[in-house]
Amino acid sequence: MPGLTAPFPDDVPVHPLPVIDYELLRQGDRQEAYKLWTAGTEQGFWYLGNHGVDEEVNGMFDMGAETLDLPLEEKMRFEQGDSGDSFGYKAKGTIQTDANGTRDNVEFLNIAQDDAQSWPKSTHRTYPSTVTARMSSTIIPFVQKSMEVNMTMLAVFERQLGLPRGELLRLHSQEGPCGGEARCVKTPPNQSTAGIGAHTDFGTLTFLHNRLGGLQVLPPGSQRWLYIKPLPGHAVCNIGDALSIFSGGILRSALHRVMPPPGAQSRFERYSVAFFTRPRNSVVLRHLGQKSDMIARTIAKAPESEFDTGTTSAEWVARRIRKLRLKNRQGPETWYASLGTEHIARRTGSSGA
Ligand SMILES: O=C(O)CCC(=O)C(=O)O
Ligand SMILES: [Fe+2]
Repeated sequence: MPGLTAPFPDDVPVHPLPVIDYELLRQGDRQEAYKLWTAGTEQGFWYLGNHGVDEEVNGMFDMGAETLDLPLEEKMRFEQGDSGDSFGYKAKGTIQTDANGTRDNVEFLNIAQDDAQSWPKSTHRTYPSTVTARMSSTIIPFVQKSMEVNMTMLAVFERQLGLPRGELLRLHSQEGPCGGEARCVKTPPNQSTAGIGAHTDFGTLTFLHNRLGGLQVLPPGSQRWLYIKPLPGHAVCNIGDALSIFSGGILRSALHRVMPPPGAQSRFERYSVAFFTRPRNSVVLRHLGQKSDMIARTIAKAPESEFDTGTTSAEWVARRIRKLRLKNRQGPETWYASLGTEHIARRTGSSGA
């Protein structure tokens, strides 16, 4: 049951994140916008309160539990496979969590933003009956509200980066398919290894909902993994690789991972719910220095090509997933090939490391 829990212990190291008020952001509050900018440029992670998506998030936790509790044979009919597809079901033990090829222990379900938007027509794929039964009541409202939240935050970053109005938003317009998706993750109780290995998110912005601990962040420039304590009624938001690259590294895509929940919480099954905004598939991941002086000045100091991947958003996501799948592993180099901006996240610390 996803409802069962124990308190988050008070003797583990936690990362104190800034709390941003979504309603203030939406109203155009300049101070709140500046707080968000500081969070994005320093840590790449923050709490978001007053987002108004609580009811839909609760529905997603229930839908995730219903779906991930289906018999394995049923879920396997929707497995994402080894060719780099993201949407569908990801079975436990199919991806590596480190360079040694250690197996993961989480399963998750990814529902394409495009499939929710085009429902009842399918854009990318079909889903289990527990998903389709809740498409109209839960998933579509969750996806729509999450998109709105992420686009509101993106508009703040666009302005602060000195980009022309709409420049960043249009890379996420709905004129073509995109990799945006909703995710429900399930981790079994009593684990001792990483559920999801250290990674940076592939896309633009992540809107995440945790009830139990387990999420850990390696703050930029730090060597110490810290838990993020779930804050009731608040989402955890973070910047992904695509936005970090568009901004020439000004916005941070921080390394994070999912570990067993701390203390007494480790005895419980852990569920989490996320929404990932990703650029349109055809968008090339490259800095926007030609559109912003601030980005151009920053890029002038960075090694050439670091923020020009020569890769479309779709290729970027597919490569990383493909290289994570254990079936495709040919040694530690396959793990390294799965990485995105992790090397930049580690190097450009706010503490000067
Ligand atoms: O489950 C969580 O708290 C985080 C999951 C995550 O980092 C991801 O799915 O990318
Ligand atoms: Fe993540």
